[in-house]
Amino acid sequence: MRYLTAGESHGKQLTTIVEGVPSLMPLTSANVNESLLRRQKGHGRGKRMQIEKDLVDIAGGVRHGYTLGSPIALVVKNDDFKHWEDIMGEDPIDMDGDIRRTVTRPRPGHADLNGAIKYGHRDMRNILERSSARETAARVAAGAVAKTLLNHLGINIVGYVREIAGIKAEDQKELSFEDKQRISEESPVRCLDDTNGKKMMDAIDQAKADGDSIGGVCEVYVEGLPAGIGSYVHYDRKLDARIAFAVQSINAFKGVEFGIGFEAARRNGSEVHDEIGWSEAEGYYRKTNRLGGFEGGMTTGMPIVVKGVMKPIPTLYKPLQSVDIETKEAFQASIERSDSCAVPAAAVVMEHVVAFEIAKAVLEQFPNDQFPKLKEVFDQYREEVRCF
Ligand SMILES: Cc1cc2nc3c(=O)[nH]c(=O)nc-3n(C[C@H](O)[C@H](O)[C@H](O)COP(=O)(O)O)c2cc1C
Ligand SMILES: C=C(O[C@@H]1CC(C(=O)O)=C[C@@H](OP(=O)(O)O)[C@H]1O)C(=O)O
Repeated sequence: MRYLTAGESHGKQLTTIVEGVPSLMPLTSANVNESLLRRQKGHGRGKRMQIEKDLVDIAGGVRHGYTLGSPIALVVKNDDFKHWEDIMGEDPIDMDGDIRRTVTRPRPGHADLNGAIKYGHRDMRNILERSSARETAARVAAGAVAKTLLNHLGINIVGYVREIAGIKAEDQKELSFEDKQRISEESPVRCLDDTNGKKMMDAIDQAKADGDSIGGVCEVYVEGLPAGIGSYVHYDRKLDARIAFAVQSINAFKGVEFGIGFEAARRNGSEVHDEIGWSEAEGYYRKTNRLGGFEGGMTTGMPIVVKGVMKPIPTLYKPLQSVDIETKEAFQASIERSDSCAVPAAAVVMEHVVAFEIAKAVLEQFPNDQFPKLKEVFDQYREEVRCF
């Protein structure tokens, strides 16, 4: 299973093609829309999210609520396009006969300058349109297909927020999967505890008032996977590595941790490795889950717990020093419409890119053209693991 996305932030639409999804899997636009709408919610986003109402048009690969086995085409329109039609159109001359204003002032922290150098564009709009995280709507659409597949196999996945601007959510060990899911849907900052959630909202409001931006840490939790998904035999078959790649590829993500992550560097082995137990009902299990569900690039059967760190948004109302690429003069970055914190939205993006990698690994391990047969084989494997 693989996917490609196309589309610019203020262009007509985002297009995603997901290839390799087996036939006869129940899939409707509601499965995708639920994910898209969740991504749009979250405290700290700018005016753009009030303009967009992301809804998918499934333009291929699905009929009568079931996948056909052919590529699935997912289209999400940009409602903001109507305000940008002129700027995003083919004609470089505007209605007054002037050459359109170009973007020549790169923002520190965004892709503007490096992208312009690499692709030889003097108008950095050509860079920012595609480097914008608007593209994450397309990735969420693809991930929603993957998540639907996982859900049908009894695998559940949810993303939420662990930390914003140094304010950490307390560990809520007693929370069930359903609780985490509810919080991820309802909390404006997707924080697992209300007290710190409130503090996070205040921090976001403060950053916005200061013309600044803040980052944080998202976590994705996956339960219901049997041991042995992924592989140790070759570097690019290690599922934890593939998840890390997918998370790191989200706009503004700067690092990835599984389980206790970097804390492992500071502990003895006896306080890191998860002891093995066995029971008649469950088969093998781990007494702890400090390694976040992975050993040797394969699942252990414990929940996958993966964190990703997001840097603060680069576009600031509070100006940072930069250089105009035409005049070479220093300037203080001009004011642009922007989010002040997108960590709650990014938790949903992370959930979906992780879902895609897991679904892809499942399909590699249990290849099948027809979903019901895949499910049969997968359930059989689950039973073999339990009885091993
Ligand atoms: C959901 C989401 C929303 C974002 N919103 C903005 C934004 O409004 N303004 C901005 O400058 N960057 C925003 N970003 C971050 C930039 O897209 C990102 O920093 C940029 O593409 C450069 O890539 P890099 O930070 O990975 O190096 C957002 C990221 C995500 C995941
Ligand atoms: C459009 C989305 O996010 C955008 C990501 C983004 C950026 O530079 O990454 C900049 C902003 O866009 P605009 O310049 O139009 O205000 C965000 O709103 C979205 O998430 O759907």
